[in-house]
Amino acid sequence: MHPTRVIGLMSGTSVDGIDAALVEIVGTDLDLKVELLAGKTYPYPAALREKILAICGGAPISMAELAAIDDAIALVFAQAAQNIQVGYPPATLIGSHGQTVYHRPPGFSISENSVSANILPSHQSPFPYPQSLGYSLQLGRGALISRLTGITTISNFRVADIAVGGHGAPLVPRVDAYLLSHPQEARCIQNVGGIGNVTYLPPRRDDWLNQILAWDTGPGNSLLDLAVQYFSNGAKSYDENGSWAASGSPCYPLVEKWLSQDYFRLPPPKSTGRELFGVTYLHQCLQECQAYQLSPADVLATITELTAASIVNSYHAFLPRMPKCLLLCGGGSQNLYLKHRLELLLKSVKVLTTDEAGVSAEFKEAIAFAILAYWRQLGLPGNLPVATGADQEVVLGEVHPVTGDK
Ligand SMILES: Nc1ncnc2c1ncn2[C@@H]1O[C@H](COP(=O)(O)OP(=O)(O)OP(=O)(O)O)[C@@H](O)[C@H]1O
Ligand SMILES: CC(=O)N[C@H]1[C@@H]2OC[C@@H](O2)[C@@H](O)[C@@H]1O[C@H](C)C(=O)O
Repeated sequence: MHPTRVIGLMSGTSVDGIDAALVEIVGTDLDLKVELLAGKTYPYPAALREKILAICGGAPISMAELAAIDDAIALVFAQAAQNIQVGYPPATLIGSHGQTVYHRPPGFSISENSVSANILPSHQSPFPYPQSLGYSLQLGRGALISRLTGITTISNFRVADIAVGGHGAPLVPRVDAYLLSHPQEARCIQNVGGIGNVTYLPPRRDDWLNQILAWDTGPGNSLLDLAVQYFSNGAKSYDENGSWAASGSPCYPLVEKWLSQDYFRLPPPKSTGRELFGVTYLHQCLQECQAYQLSPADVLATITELTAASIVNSYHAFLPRMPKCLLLCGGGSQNLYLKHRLELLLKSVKVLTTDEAGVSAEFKEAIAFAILAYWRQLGLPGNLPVATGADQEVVLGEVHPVTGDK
């Protein structure tokens, strides 16, 4: 069978840039094989990044601006797709996640919300359920990427899952299952991006697919990055290798207090974003740090401990048993201090990265969207209902075929 050459494009909640992966794929699920030919991160132009972060933080924008930003993101994604395949025969498919600018899990009450209450008709709703579907908005429209690159593009992966009652996230677990499950060993795949998310993979036997669990664990690097920017007056954007935090000490009473927050207690399926673990949350944390007179290094150590402890506590709370091995991925897998804290908290669990299991820790999410696009073309489902809370498995993604000239 000839491999299909696919480009996966992803920009996550860190908004650091576009991760692009050029891969060759064969097989379907259990026989799935993926080879990473090239992977690169293309930073956003500074002004565009600032604008995206402002929108994510709730800044008001006009519809005209929204359209312009949607297209600007599509343009830089298309450029990333062109650049990643230089020196290779052209890809035949692009899977583009786009840029999340807003995410609202399901369960939101339409009638009791202060924003919608004023604009709803005053008469009684004929519908029995006041709860809305989830809402997740990714910018960088696939139609423009397809037109600019001349390559069929799949985008808007989250909407089909949301339409059947799911959170639309996390979507990577099904890919994790087929790329990283082990015949004998239970594993956790922990992504530490802006937000953290875990996939628990039981040993690949019997009814293993039905025993997979997955959820967003809470903050990954989002709060840490914001705190580093705050303490360095914008000179640094993240805590390289975790060395700044490593020079401080966590304030455990604060970590305990923060861990008592509702999100950490909520059972899966659950998803979150910068709407919760963003600027407002950080300022609340910084205010509470004042009472303990913490140095910047202590604050960073305390926030890193929140990330590590929220991950480990969620395993104890929601997994049937602890895994043999934890495979880290995402930018936070390079934070040596965080890795060390996870090792201490997890005791007998081996902590490695997905690189050590043959899947690039840096580009796993971009690779995942290439695979989801490939599954879309084969008509195979991409979501795992246990991970997203959807009523059923569905084929994910909107197809934007190439039409006319480039
Ligand atoms: N050498 C490093 N040391 C410490 N942290 C790092 C290092 N390299 C990257 N990071 C962290 O990783 C972050 C980027 O991670 P990644 O690209 O996985 O996030 P993302 O894909 O935007 O997020 P998400 O998975 O939530 O969608 C950076 O913002 C930074 O905090
Ligand atoms: C709405 C959204 O973009 N969610 C991201 C975010 O970043 C990490 C975590 O929160 C995860 O749920 C998801 O991304 C990955 C790629 C996923 O869907 O599996």
